[in-house]
Amino acid sequence: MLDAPSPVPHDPAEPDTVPYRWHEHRSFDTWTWSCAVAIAAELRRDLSRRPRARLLLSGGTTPAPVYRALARAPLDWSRVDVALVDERWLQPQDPDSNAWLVRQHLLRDNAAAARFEALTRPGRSIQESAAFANAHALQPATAAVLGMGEDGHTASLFPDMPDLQRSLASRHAYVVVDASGSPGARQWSKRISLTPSGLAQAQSRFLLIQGKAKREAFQQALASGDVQRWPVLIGLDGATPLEVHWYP
Ligand SMILES: O=C1O[C@H](COP(=O)(O)O)[C@@H](O)[C@H](O)[C@H]1O
Repeated sequence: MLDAPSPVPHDPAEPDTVPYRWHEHRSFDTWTWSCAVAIAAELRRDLSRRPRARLLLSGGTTPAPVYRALARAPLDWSRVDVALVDERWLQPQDPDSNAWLVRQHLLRDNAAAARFEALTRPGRSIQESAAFANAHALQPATAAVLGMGEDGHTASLFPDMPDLQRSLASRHAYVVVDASGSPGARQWSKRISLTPSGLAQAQSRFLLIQGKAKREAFQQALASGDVQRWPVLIGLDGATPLEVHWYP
């Protein structure tokens, strides 16, 4: 058994004033399809009331199956702009980039019609890339899909990175970060990341996690409340609850 505090179970009747809702799935398949259906529902709702929807996606090892399931959703993908929550300072054709992951796993099937905005582009400096991202971010996101490392990082906001305080306080939606010294950033210390102020504009926020270690990390983050130690806590700030989807 896990120690308290336990994440609350999802109650559809509960008001939207809670900071997060915990969705616990029994299997990989139910996690995959539930996440895809929930994200598609947000896109569908937004497409019914404005000309274009905007989807912000994370990279990492976790979300690929959800992206493949989401790509099959029957939506008018030609009206969906897909962008990234964060990116390593790598060009989009690099297999270690988050852009590559999104192209491989989301921009296919029905979602091949979506418009994709990579965060990096040949010939553009990292500062210029962040400036372009900030210009695009003027259009509020329909949904932001977050991941979390076992160290509590989300997007490219890593605990103990020298730039963390500045990034957390930034009024820009995206910042250039130097995550040197943060083991979770591995060899990609130069990155572009969404900030809390960029994330808070998203109409809905999802956190996709799997495994006992990440569940425990999320519980520790909630118990601590220290965003410097647990940057994933930025997901709790917004007008709607963070939808946390977990499976063992
Ligand atoms: O470096 C990154 O890691 C996080 C978490 O990734 P995971 O492999 O633990 O699922 C990811 O959300 C972020 O987009 C990525 O740049």
